[in-house]
Amino acid sequence: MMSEENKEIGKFEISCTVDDNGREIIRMKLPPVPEGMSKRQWKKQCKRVRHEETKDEYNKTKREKKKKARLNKRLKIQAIVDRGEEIPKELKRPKKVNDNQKDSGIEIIMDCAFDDLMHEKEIASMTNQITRAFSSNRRENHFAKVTITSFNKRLKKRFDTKLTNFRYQDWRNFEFVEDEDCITGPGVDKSKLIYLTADTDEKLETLEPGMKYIVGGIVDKNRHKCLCLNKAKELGIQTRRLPIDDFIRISGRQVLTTTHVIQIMLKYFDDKNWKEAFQSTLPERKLQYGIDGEDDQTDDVVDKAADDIADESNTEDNESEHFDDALEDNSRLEL
Ligand SMILES: C[S@@+](CC[C@H](N)C(=O)[O-])C[C@H]1O[C@@H](n2cnc3c(N)ncnc32)[C@H](O)[C@@H]1O
Repeated sequence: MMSEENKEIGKFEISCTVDDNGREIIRMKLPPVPEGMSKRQWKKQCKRVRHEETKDEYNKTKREKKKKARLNKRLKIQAIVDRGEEIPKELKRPKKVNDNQKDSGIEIIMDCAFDDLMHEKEIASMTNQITRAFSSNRRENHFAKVTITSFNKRLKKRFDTKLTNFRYQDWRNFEFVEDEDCITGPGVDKSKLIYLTADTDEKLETLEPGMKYIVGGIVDKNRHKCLCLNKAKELGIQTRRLPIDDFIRISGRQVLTTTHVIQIMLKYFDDKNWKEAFQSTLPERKLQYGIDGEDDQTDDVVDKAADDIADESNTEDNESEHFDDALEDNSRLEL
């Protein structure tokens, strides 16, 4: 049985169909295409406007759903414990600390010199990405030494004022520095530096221990194209892009989030297998869009991923999860 309702959201008439599995299928009836614009451009513009109009409500619903799911899970676990039964594996949270971690031998530099180019929400998203990178660097089978450079503006302020309990200064294998001497300082061996950017034609074949890989610490929803490529060129640093299209299908621009790039690099060391690293790190929807070959959706998918991260940075639960990690790490260090 399908149920259908039509409603006006902003300027667009939306038809919302619920299928037999309870999934909502939303279709937007477009106003007539303005002269001089292609249908595709108009569709994109309408989607963007609608996204702006509905995103607060969408994020609120998503947060509520997540909260409800978490509560249900907690109740389910409590009931199992009360019955004296063993908690099934799928209900247990993955272990936060990996005691068998090995040193990957690479260094990762997160270049945070782009603070001024981000909106306030993107700063929140970027701090969240830093905490995620920290979590991954503790959980994966391999870790890297990570340096956060140019940590001297709003990102730092957010950690120093809103996220004081994270005690980022004590994070293991993480160093936060205000300058960028390890990139531009005198005596830096530039042959050991590789700036990662989706905007170069040069492909990264492998990750080599002893090398330092620079990742742009920015959330910009593709506003600042070639930003890192140009910085690397000015500094005379070689650039490489991840070999995404050799292993998986994502069409259009292949710009990933900073965290995903770091997670992929850490995963790569499991079996030195890029395909496995991409598939286990990237969200399903990103991979599926690529397989379907829906070129014009790629930017939306990237935007969506960034939005998800930004949204998550606003949820207390998400921050508290990484806060737990930070605390746990500090207690292990007996600080
Ligand atoms: C959200 S992107 C930032 C995009 C930014 N406009 C730029 O100029 O790089 C975050 C960072 O992740 C890294 N990155 C993203 N996708 C990549 C890819 N396909 N290959 C290599 N590095 C990538 C780059 O270091 C990039 O700066």
